Formats: sequence, C-alpha cells, structure tokens
Amino acid sequence: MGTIGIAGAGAWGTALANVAGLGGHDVILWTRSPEQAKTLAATRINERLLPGILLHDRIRPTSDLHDLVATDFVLLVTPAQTTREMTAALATVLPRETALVLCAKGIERETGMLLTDVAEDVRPGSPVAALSGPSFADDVARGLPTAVTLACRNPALAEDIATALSGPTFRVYHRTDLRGVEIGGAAKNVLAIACGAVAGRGLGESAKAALIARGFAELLRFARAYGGEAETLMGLSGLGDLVLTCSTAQSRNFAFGQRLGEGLSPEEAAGGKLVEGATTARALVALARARGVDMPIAEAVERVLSGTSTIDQAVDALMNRPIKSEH
Ligand SMILES: NC(=O)C1=CN([C@@H]2O[C@H](COP(=O)(O)OP(=O)(O)OC[C@H]3O[C@@H](n4cnc5c(N)ncnc54)[C@H](O)[C@@H]3O)[C@@H](O)[C@H]2O)C=CC1
Ligand SMILES: O=C(CO)COP(=O)(O)O
Repeated sequence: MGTIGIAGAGAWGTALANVAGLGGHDVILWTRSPEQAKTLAATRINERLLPGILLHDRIRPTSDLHDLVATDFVLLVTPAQTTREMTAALATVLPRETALVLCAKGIERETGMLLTDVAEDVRPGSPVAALSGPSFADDVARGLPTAVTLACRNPALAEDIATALSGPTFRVYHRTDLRGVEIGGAAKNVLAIACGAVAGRGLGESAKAALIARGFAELLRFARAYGGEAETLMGLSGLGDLVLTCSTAQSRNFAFGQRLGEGLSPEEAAGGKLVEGATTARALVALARARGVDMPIAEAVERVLSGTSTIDQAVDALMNRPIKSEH
C-alpha cells in the first residue's frame, strides 16, 4: 500500500480520505486552513462539513502543500471553480509524473473549459484523471455501498488508481473516456436543480420522472457533441449520478432547486453551501449553444438563475415547445 494525497478537506475530500485510509493507504489530507488542519489532527472529526464521522488513523491532516510531494497520486477535491488555482499551486510542488485526479463536478465559469482541460492547460504533459459517479460524501463515509467511475486516458493508470481506491464498500470502475465521465458529473448538477424546482413547486412525481428522462437526453446530446461516449453516459457517472441527484434533497443541487421552487432567492436557497450546478449552468448552456446542442432544461435553469424567467414561465415554455419525435 502506498500514500495517497488529498487536496481539499471538505465533505467529499474527507470521505475519500477515509476510504483511502480504510483501504490500508497512508493519507495526507491537505486543507488551505492551518487552523482546520490543527483541529482535524486534534479532534479527528470534520465537524462542519462531515459531522459524526471519525477520521481514519492513517490520515494525516496538513496545511502544507509540500507534504503531498511523495504521494502516489493526488485527489483534487476543492470546488470546480478553484481547479485552476489549485492545479497551479500543486504544480509547484508535485513531480511532473504524479497524477492529479479531479473530483469536482463543474465547468470553469470564466473560460467555459471542462476541468481536465483546465488541469492540462496549467500542468501540460502531466497525467490527469477524473473520479465521478453517484456518491454522497455522507454515504461513502458511513461505509454504505457505493460505486463510481475513475477515468483516465491511460488505461493502465486508470486501472491502478481504481484498484487503489476500491474497498469493500467503495467500488471503483475504470474507463478511458475522460470526456464522457467529466461531462456527466458537470451537467447533471444543472439538471438536478430543475428536478428540485419541480419538487419545490409541487409539480408531482410524473413531472420529475419526465425531467430525468428528458434531462438524460440533453446529457447524451451534449456529451456526443463534445467527444464523450454514449456508453459512458449510460453508466454510473452519467445516468447513475443524474438519478441520484435528481431524487433527493440530500443533494445540495436538488435542495437548492427545491428552495427556489418554494420561492426563495438563489442566494437564500444556497444557504452558504456549495451548489456546483448554479455556478456551471451558464457555461454549460454557452457550450451547448456553441455546438448547436438543444438543452431546453439546462436553458430553463439558466434563465431562472439569471432572473430572466420565473419557474412557472420556464415550465410553461418547456411544456409548449413544438411537438416532436422523442430522441
Ligand atoms: N459532497 C459530496 O457528496 C460530493 C461532492 N463532489 C464534488 O466535490 C467537490 C467538493 O465538494 P464538497 O467537498 O462536498 O464541498 P465542501 O463545501 O464540503 O468542501 C469544499 C472544500 O474546499 C475548500 N475550498 C474552497 N475554496 C477553496 C480554495 N480556493 N482553495 C482551496 N480550498 C478551497 C473549502 O475550505 C472546503 O474544505 C464539488 O465539486 C462537488 O460537486 C463529488 C461527489 C460527492
Ligand atoms: O455529486 C454528488 C453526488 O454524486 C453530490 O451532489 P450535490 O453536490 O448536489 O450534493
């Protein structure tokens, strides 16, 4: 067993650190806050973001990026919009050959770039992978059975990382379709906001199921246009994660949409939590338009978030689109 680095001690980073510790690896868990590193080392609990879960003994919290130098690979588990600055910071300390596994789900707002492109832009020539799939941090940390996908263009590296992270309750499949895997994770959050809004507005389970199915059609169209494989989108990181996040208020994106549906403003609805779909919606829609991909549900979310439409107007617009063949 080796040493795994984790950059980001939020809910997901902490849950993944526990998975790696349980798998017999030594784990260096980096947080930007020296205060938090000290508290984590002393209390062994991430009280704010992953309450009730004890850190595994093999986890060493730190706020010094240099402590990640001798790790086998590093999971980057900070919000999507920090990918550029975090990759740049890591590039100053990590050897060129150390793989960076992107665990955030989103699109860079300023540039419209997918996250692996951002990482490759900042750290050209170094290996990059993405971990995505239906997995709530709390479920994973409590040892509930979970299955996700690890994607890397290098099949041997994909298999190595998937094997290293897998354990009795955390099953990691591997794939070489990096594009498909990251698109699924980024786009499903936007669609989950729509599902939440339908729930919050009291529009019924039938409407929610229709949104999941038509949302999946959007996901597939988008992925095809940007080089993802349809088969990937039908797997854990596409359909699997879409269904999970569209089903329950345990998802922050769904809960955000639900509160919007109940009449709260976007700021009130977020309640200070990370809502990746809200940050990614505009970039997703812009990318779709740039390649002529029809994404009416994602567009509706973007219009509601930018204040150019109410939820009721957005639903009316979706229902009154011209009748067409289903595909
Ligand atoms: N929580 C979950 O169940 C899952 C989350 N993810 C993804 O993982 C990513 C992180 O999510 P969570 O850990 O849940 O969020 P979180 O809000 O629990 O934690 C985010 C962490 O990033 C840190 N951070 C924020 N800005 C930073 C910056 N500029 N530089 C360095 N660190 C910074 C925060 O201090 C915090 O420790 C998101 O993209 C999310 O979509 C993926 C799968 C499951
Ligand atoms: O990506 C996730 C589950 O797979 C977490 O979803 P939320 O960010 O909506 O909580």
